[in-house]
Amino acid sequence: MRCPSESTTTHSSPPPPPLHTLEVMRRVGLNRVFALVYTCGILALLYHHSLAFLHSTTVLSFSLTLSLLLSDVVLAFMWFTTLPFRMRPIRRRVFPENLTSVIKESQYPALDVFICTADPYKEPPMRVVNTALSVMAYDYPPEKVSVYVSDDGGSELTLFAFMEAAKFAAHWLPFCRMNRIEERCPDAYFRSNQAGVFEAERLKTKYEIMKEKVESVVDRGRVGEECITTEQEREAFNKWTAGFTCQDHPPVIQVLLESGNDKDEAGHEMPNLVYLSRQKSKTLPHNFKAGALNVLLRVSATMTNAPVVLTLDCDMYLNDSQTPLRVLCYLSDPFITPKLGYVQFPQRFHGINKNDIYASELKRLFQIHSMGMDGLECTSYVGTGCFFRRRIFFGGPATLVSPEIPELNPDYVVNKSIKSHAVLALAHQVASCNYESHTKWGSKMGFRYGSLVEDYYTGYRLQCEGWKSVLCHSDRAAFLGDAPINLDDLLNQTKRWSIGLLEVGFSKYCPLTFGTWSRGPLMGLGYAHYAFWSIWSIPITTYAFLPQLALLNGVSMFPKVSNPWFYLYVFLFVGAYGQDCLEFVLVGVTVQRWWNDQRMWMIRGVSSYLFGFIDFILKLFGISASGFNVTSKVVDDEQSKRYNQGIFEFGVPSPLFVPLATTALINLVSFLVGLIGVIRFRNMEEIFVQLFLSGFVMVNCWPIYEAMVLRTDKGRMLTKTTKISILLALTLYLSAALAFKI
Ligand SMILES: O=c1ccn([C@@H]2O[C@H](COP(=O)(O)OP(=O)(O)O[C@H]3O[C@H](CO)[C@@H](O)[C@H](O)[C@H]3O)[C@@H](O)[C@H]2O)c(=O)[nH]1
Ligand SMILES: [Mn+2]
Repeated sequence: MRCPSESTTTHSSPPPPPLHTLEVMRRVGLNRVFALVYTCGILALLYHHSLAFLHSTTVLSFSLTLSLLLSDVVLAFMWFTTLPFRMRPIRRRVFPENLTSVIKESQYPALDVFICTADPYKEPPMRVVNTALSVMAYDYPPEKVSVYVSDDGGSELTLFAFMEAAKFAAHWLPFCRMNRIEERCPDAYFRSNQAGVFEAERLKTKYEIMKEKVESVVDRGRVGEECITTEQEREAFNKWTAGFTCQDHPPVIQVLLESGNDKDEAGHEMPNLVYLSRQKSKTLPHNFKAGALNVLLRVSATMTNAPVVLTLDCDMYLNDSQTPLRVLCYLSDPFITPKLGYVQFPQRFHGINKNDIYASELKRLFQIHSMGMDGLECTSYVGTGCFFRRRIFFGGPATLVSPEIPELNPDYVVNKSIKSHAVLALAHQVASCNYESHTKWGSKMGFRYGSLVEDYYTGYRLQCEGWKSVLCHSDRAAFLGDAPINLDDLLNQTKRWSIGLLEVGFSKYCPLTFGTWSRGPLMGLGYAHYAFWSIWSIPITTYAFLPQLALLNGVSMFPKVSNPWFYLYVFLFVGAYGQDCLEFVLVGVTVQRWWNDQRMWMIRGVSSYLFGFIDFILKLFGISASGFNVTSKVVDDEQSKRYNQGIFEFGVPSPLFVPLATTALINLVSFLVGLIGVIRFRNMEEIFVQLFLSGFVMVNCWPIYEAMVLRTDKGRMLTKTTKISILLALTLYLSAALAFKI
């Protein structure tokens, strides 16, 4: 039996054409040597701190060294947890053109696609519709595809949009097929150049009419009588009775297209399309997206029970119509390990500005680190663009955990129409909000509950059960999604992730212990890197304030330039930054984008990570209860214009901006005071490191100074935020002045 990591070309003779290959990155050897050298550097630094700590004579020097020691221990820990990403990074290739040698089209497995949406105002229904239409138009036998849309917003507006989409699909699908359109998302297609394509104009008009209709219904906030054309539609909308709210309503399941029954305008079969809004009750927890996905798993089991399942966020439209064939290269490889549980495509985004000022591409997370984890066969699930074997949700590879009713078993064969009374009755039953009580859903079955990052957590738990995974990286992005284009949204998203990750880190499933025990230390460390992502805030916040406050009080904290320990600092700094930059450049990212990424790392450090960390602790004590705050996908024209010009957006009152502005102020003042000191007393040697740190942070803070003083547009920092920050900076300065005098 061959593992997914082994190249198919090594197989017995005569070798069949390969379905997939992999190549270990050439830098592995260098990475390992560097890791060894860098570890020695870190140990030396910790030794240096320990000596200073033992020899500290005053309360001040004691607390300063303790802070540095703590920060550097955290930095060392975070560095150490990146080792798994660097030990065996790999790059894979697939050859869908060779599929015919192992599988006929009629044998392709059926595919259930899950699309989640949660709020028609933050996630415009037209966006969700575009995602659904793009996957319905896959290069895959349409009768094998079923698209299920889960609407946690329980909105008739979304249902209306999908009724319109079902009608439009009858034209769109044959149009894509006949013209071999590569861009299967209508919105993206009509924004691009369609010159010379037969009937493109006719389709565009149809699309525009649908769009206008849906958008006007969304603007009005309700589906008017004039929009309802059939009795069937009326019956569906009648479910929105007076007491129907998004937090309290019965399940709504509407079959909009049934394969076998509904044909497109060329007479071909269409995929199934099902709208689903699970039952909600204010008194029962609904477990956010994980809860929605589990209902999708069950409802789809009662209707089609496809052996392969794809999860998609509502904004992640299909960009490469061959994607499912690429997945088949793994899933239908007769030699692949039966433990292969999922094939993940990296998250990629459209509409990112030239230099990616907010580092929204998250290259490190979605590509660099994922390639490393892929080498260990345990790349994580990132919530969207992931194809699972349905079996994976029912226990480890060797132990099937049976669901409560046989119809939910992964190998159960459905042989009734999805519109039949029996199927619909069962579907409604499994979509009810108390269905899960006293079952294993969320703990041993399905997507796992207990973390706001259900994707990371579920992937990790599946890995611990023994499942393996593959990262499928293609040049043309498989899916493209929206990245937040406003700083507040982005920081709030990172904050939500930080909380969710800590929930895993501090649970009994902590990757350092449980993960290491189940799948070995490397996987444990790799997952721990993310579980403890937000403790970056400890060193980042310390280094953003402490040396600067010390400098303002004339206290030197680091070795002089002439001291040999100084060179250790230089090595550690240049080594870490240099390696990071090199890794970005090697995956084709420009240095400018890397620079912006490290800036965002600092920004997140003093805002999202810090706030997430604090929120998590408050949550532990039951003081706060943060939920899944959906990221807005609505684009404001003015904001989008500023974003495209590469200008930061600070124009909303957000507590997350206060520490940013405070950091900017303290560093500016300390740099100036330090510089004056150097000019007047020529004591550069002693304070060089502190001066350098202030200057470095200052350069990174440039957009913040601009937003505070130089800009006049609506995205500038609110005066209130600036005032609060000045007050906070003054308080910090005065308390430090007092502390340094003790
Ligand atoms: O109660 C909820 C909350 C969210 N969603 C859906 O979850 C998806 C992701 O939400 P979004 O606000 O876009 O969050 P992001 O932070 O951008 O998403 C990333 O992080 C999430 C975990 O925090 C993962 O679920 C996502 O797949 C991953 O792309 C969207 O389609 C939502 O409609 C639900 O279905 N129900
Ligand atoms: Mn998103």
